[in-house]
Amino acid sequence: MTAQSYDALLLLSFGGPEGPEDVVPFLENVTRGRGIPRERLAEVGQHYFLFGGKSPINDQNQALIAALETDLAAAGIDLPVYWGNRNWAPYLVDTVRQMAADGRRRVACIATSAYSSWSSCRQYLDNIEAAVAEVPGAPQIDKVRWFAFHPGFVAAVVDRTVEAIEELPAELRDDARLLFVTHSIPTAMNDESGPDGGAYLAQHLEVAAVVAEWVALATGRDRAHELVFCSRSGSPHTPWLEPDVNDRLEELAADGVGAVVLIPVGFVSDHMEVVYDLDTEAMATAAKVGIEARRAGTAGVDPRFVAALRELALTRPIEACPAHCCLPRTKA
Ligand SMILES: CC1=C(CCC(=O)O)c2cc3nc(cc4[nH]c(cc5[nH]c(cc1n2)c(C)c5CCC(=O)O)c(CCC(=O)O)c4C)C(CCC(=O)O)=C3C
Ligand SMILES: [Fe+2]
Repeated sequence: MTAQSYDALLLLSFGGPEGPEDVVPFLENVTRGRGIPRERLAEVGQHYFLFGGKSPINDQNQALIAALETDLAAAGIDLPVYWGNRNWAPYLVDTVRQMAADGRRRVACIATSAYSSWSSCRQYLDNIEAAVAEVPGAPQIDKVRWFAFHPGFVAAVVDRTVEAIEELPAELRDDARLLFVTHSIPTAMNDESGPDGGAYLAQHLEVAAVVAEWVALATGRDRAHELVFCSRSGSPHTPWLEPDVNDRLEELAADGVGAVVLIPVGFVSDHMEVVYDLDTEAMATAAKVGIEARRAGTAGVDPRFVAALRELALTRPIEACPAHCCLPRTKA
């Protein structure tokens, strides 16, 4: 697959509300048919209202598109970049309609999600399939598969982590615990992720180990690291991946850990989960239990990450996920 085979790029993302009146309809879009309890929705709505009803995700996607355009121009590649979302405007189906009207025939698609699982990969493939089926003359859309192992992503996370360590008081830096954080998902969804199951967790553990090793090389100091989770949803009776970041901070304080760096390795930019669940809630927990905490940045528009996305989009969509990847399996 060469760059010439594609006539457009598509950034496919989650979408988020732009103002207070958008919050409830957005949450309805996200949770339709997902059986999320009312109380959980009211709680998540409050997170958005705390930030004026506006999610940070849309501005971040526009910044990423601008960065991709700069990167493409620098690489001498002349391709338009489109944007579509799963849950809010611009909706994917409208973008597909626009691409068809513009005569696009073959589109390379980057989703803003780096790992396997139904939520982070297969659901986007389903969204593409549904949108293409709805639009006469829709282009073929090839989605880049999960990409968390790409060195451009890893390098950005390493640098953001080193920067966060340097923000800690000097006497606490050497023994700071590295807490890699990602979105919790139901354990059943993890069991079904990837071609053989368990890929969501396995990919995160691998990225965390590699980043911790590069950070040790960069700082001349080995630090203990672990993976924790945020943003648990669903019914309290359904098992989700644990431990929760807040519970773990309490345990670490009891064990005498004085400093942590929170590394939101599951998110490619500072989504609501990062600015609320980590910067607001987990930071308050850390303060309460007497732990010095700093939050590492996300890959965002780091030029190495942007170049990685361009490279993946133009050379890799051909390595599609296997047909059964991230789909619910027949239970034994
Ligand atoms: C793995 C994963 C990612 C990472 C991969 C990726 O990025 O795609 C992710 C991203 C995001 N999730 C987001 C927001 C929400 N997710 C929800 C609900 C859920 N997420 C789940 C999983 C994930 N979600 C799951 C299993 C549910 C339960 C419902 C279901 O089974 O499908 C709900 C409903 C309320 C609640 O239940 O919390 C909201 C509002 C936003 C936008 C943030 C912003 O505005 O900045 C983003 C980027
Ligand atoms: Fe989510």
